[in-house]
Amino acid sequence: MLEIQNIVKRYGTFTALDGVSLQAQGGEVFGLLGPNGAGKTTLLRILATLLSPTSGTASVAGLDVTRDSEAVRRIIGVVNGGMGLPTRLTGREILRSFADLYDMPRARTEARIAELDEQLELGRTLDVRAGEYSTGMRQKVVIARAVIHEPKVLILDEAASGLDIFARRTLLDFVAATRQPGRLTLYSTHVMSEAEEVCDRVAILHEGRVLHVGAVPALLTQTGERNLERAFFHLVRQPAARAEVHHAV
Ligand SMILES: Nc1ncnc2c1ncn2[C@@H]1O[C@H](COP(=O)(O)OP(=O)(O)OP(=O)(O)O)[C@@H](O)[C@H]1O
Repeated sequence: MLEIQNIVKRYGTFTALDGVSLQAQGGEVFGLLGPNGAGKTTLLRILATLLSPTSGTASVAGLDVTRDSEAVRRIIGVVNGGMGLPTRLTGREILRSFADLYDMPRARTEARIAELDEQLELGRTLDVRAGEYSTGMRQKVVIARAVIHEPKVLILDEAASGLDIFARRTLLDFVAATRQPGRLTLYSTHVMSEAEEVCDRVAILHEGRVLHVGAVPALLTQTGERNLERAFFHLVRQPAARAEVHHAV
């Protein structure tokens, strides 16, 4: 479902991604973990066709993100930090206009809005204009908009940031429910407890390199640590860990 090979991204002379290779399958929630500046957003923007790699290749469901970018955009859903909403439209109008972009039949759109209302607890958010939203309301509509067309690959970049505990809980439950055959969710965060809860496998990114890829329990066993945050520090502080990528399954 996702195949990333030796991606390098340079901003001028600065190397943000330094040879990243990863694979992920349908049916999993795959976590991308790392501190600020690790390169998570850069990698996800490349996968979302918003940024070109300096070198290397990436494909989503067999479609190359550079060559087939238009087709890739139709099968992915993206949530990232700076996403605005048209302030004069209600949530329902925003979702309908996005569904129109994907040529969804109106009946399907309405059914999908009803499903998302239930899953994301949209409630009155649907009928209030976006200009009046709280942070939590805005983020829920941004997420609903990203999945209105049932994307094969959902890319969530720090999607829980700024949410209160209620909205965060709704989001994490929603992410867990995206685990479906033939679908992949990429979940980037620097909050290890979120990843520990929702991700099947995680890649730990540090200074533009993949330090580790594996299932969360295997990572804990391998490092002898009791939670993902401690395992993360264990790996990042180990000089030998920088030399090669470790796989734990
Ligand atoms: N447009 C740009 N020009 C120059 N440097 C950039 C640009 N975008 C990102 N960088 C640098 O690339 C590195 C990786 O940034 P990126 O945003 O991908 O990291 P991140 O892991 O998503 O971190 P954060 O959690 O802070 O968003 C950082 O050092 C950042 O300063």
